[in-house]
Amino acid sequence: MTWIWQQPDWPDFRYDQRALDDRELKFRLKSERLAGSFDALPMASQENATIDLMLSEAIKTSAIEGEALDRESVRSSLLSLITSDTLPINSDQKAAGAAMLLVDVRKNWQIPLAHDLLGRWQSMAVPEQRYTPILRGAYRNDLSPMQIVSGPYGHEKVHYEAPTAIQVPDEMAKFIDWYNQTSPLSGNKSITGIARAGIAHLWFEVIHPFDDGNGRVGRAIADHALSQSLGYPTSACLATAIEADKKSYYLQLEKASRGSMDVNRWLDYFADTVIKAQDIARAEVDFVLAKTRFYEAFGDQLNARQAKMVSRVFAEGRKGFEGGITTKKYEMITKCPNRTASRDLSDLVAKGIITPLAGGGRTTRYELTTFEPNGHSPEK
Ligand SMILES: Nc1ncnc2c1ncn2[C@@H]1O[C@H](COP(=O)(O)OP(=O)(O)OP(=O)(O)O)[C@@H](O)[C@H]1O
Repeated sequence: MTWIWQQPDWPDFRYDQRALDDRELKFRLKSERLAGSFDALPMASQENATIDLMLSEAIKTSAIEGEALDRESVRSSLLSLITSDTLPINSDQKAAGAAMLLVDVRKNWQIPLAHDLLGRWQSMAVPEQRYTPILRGAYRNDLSPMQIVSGPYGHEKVHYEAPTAIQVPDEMAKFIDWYNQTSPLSGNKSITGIARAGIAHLWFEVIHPFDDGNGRVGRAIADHALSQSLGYPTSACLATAIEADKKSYYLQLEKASRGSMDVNRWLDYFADTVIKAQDIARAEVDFVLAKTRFYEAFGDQLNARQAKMVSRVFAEGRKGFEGGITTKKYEMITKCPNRTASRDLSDLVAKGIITPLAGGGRTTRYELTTFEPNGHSPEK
């Protein structure tokens, strides 16, 4: 098997820019519209929307490799890092690390890549582990092959083998030079945003320079590159979009890392994923906008129990409350007797704050009355 880094023309990536032009333009336009919607939100909602987007990204970038993070711990770490540049006391290490990585990439989108910056990101992605000797903050130095394998012990399938640890420093120096030379901020070689981010992600994954955390750092590099191309931190939910179809991500990486220097197919997949990532961010911001409008219209008409139930429904995110709001759920959430629950719900219906769902069967189910964000029509 000849891996891509063993090709004679490595690392002269070849692709057809025209095939990406449409999506490069779409990405830029969608990003500008999204930034505009953000600016239209009140300050507190902007912060909320940013945290919601980053929360989803932190959870999903870890979920890609099956690692589950505690949602509330990540949220409190993000909030604390964004508002006071510190971590909450006794924060969960993995959650704090994931939050730190996202915040650091967002803050440092303008600075060039460097070995120590990547080392810092990797040690955020991979918290200290007592019983495994994983190198943190430095490139791997183990001389055994770095392979990506799947399957049970003794029947493993090798999907990929990266360059040896001895080659890593040179390979990384070349990669970082290219990345900084093609930066729209400081470089002298021009390349469009999606192409640069896609090649950077693939190139980094091919070198696989760290013992662990290569996927998360590689996705952070893609975010960094997209932000540099826009001239402001991207809100696109790249990890969320990748996680939604992990199989394709692994398949496309596998094809590219075994293939020639023609990376058209990889960039085609990557460009589609960036557009999806942008659409996910759009839906998330629209949700925050709807929530803001809801509270503006109804916030002062809710009693304490009703407010508790509404906030619980919004906490479910864009997908809403599975199966709608029922008297039973209301009783459970607000810990009130059945008669109070029925009275509160009737009051909410009368005020137009909740609406009965059609086809609910014997049990009446309700949903919150929310608003379409002003002036936003579905995007083409
Ligand atoms: N065939 C392949 N060729 C090159 N890179 C690959 C291939 N398959 C997967 N990868 C990359 O390797 C990453 C896994 O590497 P590693 O375990 O070091 O990263 P991680 O951050 O700990 O895990 P993950 O990001 O997947 O949660 C994947 O997330 C993906 O980015």
